[in-house]
Amino acid sequence: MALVAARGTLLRAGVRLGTEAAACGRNGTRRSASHRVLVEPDAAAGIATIKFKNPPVNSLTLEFLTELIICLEKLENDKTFRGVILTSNSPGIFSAGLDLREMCGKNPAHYAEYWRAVQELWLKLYVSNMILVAAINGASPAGGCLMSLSCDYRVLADNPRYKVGLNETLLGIVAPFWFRDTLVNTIGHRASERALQLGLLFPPAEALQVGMVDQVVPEDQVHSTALSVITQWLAIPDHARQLTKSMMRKATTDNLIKQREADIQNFVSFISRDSIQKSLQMYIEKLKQKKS
Ligand SMILES: CCCCCCCCCCCCC/C=C/C(=O)SCCNC(=O)CCNC(=O)[C@H](O)C(C)(C)COP(=O)(O)OP(=O)(O)OC[C@H]1O[C@@H](n2cnc3c(N)ncnc32)[C@H](O)[C@@H]1OP(=O)(O)O
Repeated sequence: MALVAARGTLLRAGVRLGTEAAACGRNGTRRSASHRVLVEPDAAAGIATIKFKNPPVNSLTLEFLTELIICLEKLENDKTFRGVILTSNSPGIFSAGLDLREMCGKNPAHYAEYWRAVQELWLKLYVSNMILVAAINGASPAGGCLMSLSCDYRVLADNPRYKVGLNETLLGIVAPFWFRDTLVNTIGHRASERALQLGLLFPPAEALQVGMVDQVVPEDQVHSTALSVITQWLAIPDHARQLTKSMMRKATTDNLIKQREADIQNFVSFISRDSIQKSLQMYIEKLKQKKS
C-alpha cells in the first residue's frame, strides 16, 4: 500500500522506475541509481552501500524519501543482501534532515503525503531485517539524525563540524513521539529529555559520550569501520539476530502503526499553523543570511 503510494509519487516526479530498479539489483559491480540514491552492491559479501546524493545538503525531499524507501524495499526483498551501510555521497553533510521547503507554504494534502513518506522511511529502517550501519560522514541534524538512530550501529567521522542531534525545538517545532521513542531507546530517558528540550546538536566526542553514536573514527576510516562492524554482525545467524531486533524494536513501531493516520493529522494541523509556518520561514531566512 505504502509502496504503491511511493511509486505514485515517483511517477508523478518523473522518475523512471526501470532505471531505479536496476540500480538496486544483485549485480556485484558498482552501479548507481538514476537520481538521488546511489547503491554500491557487493553481492559476494552480501552488503550494499547506499549513498545519499540529494544536493546541496541531502535534505529529505519527497522525491528523495521515495527513492530511499523503494531502494530499501528492493534490498530487503533481495536475499543477497544482509547488510547495508548508509552514508553520504557528499562528505561534509550526512543529511540536513527533513526538507524545510516541503513543510512550508504547501497545502494540507501535500503535508499529509510528505509525512506519510517520512513515517514510511522510518518504519522501513527501524525494523529492517538487514543489518543497517550508518557511516556518518557529515553534519546530521534532526531527520538526518533520526535516520542514523534507526540503524543498528553508528560510526561518526571525527570532525567538530559534524554535529548530530534532534534540534527540532531550535526551529520552533516539536519532534513527534516516534522520534522521541527512537532517541529514548538509544540514549535513555533523562539524556533524551535534555537533548530534545534543548535541541542539542552534539559534536563527535559528546555524541559518543551520550551514546548517540557507537564509535568516532578519523574521517578517512568511517567507511572501512562500518564495513568491519557489519562483517562482525554478519557472523550472527540471521534468524536469531532478526528475531532479537524485532523483540527490541517492534513495540516502538507498532505504536506508530496503530495511530498512523492520527499522527498524520497531528502533523498537518501542527505544521499548518501560522505561528509554525512563520518559525520555519524565519529559520530558512536565517540559513540564507548565514551565507551573506
Ligand atoms: C501538542 C504536541 C503536538 C506535537 C505534534 C508534532 C507534529 C510534528 C511536528 C513537526 C515535526 C517535524 C520534524 C522535523 C524534522 C527535521 O528534520 S526539520 C529540519 C532540521 N534541519 C536543520 O535544522 C538543518 C538546517 N541546515 C543546516 O544547519 C545547514 O544547512 C547544514 C546542514 C549544517 C549545512 O550547512 P552548510 O554546508 O553551511 O550549507 P547551508 O549554506 O547552510 O545550506 C545550503 C542550502 O541548503 C539549504 N538547506 C539547508 N538545510 C535544509 C533543509 N533541512 N531543508 C531544505 N533546505 C535546506 C539552505 O537553505 C541553503 O539553501 P540556499 O540558500 O538556497 O543555497
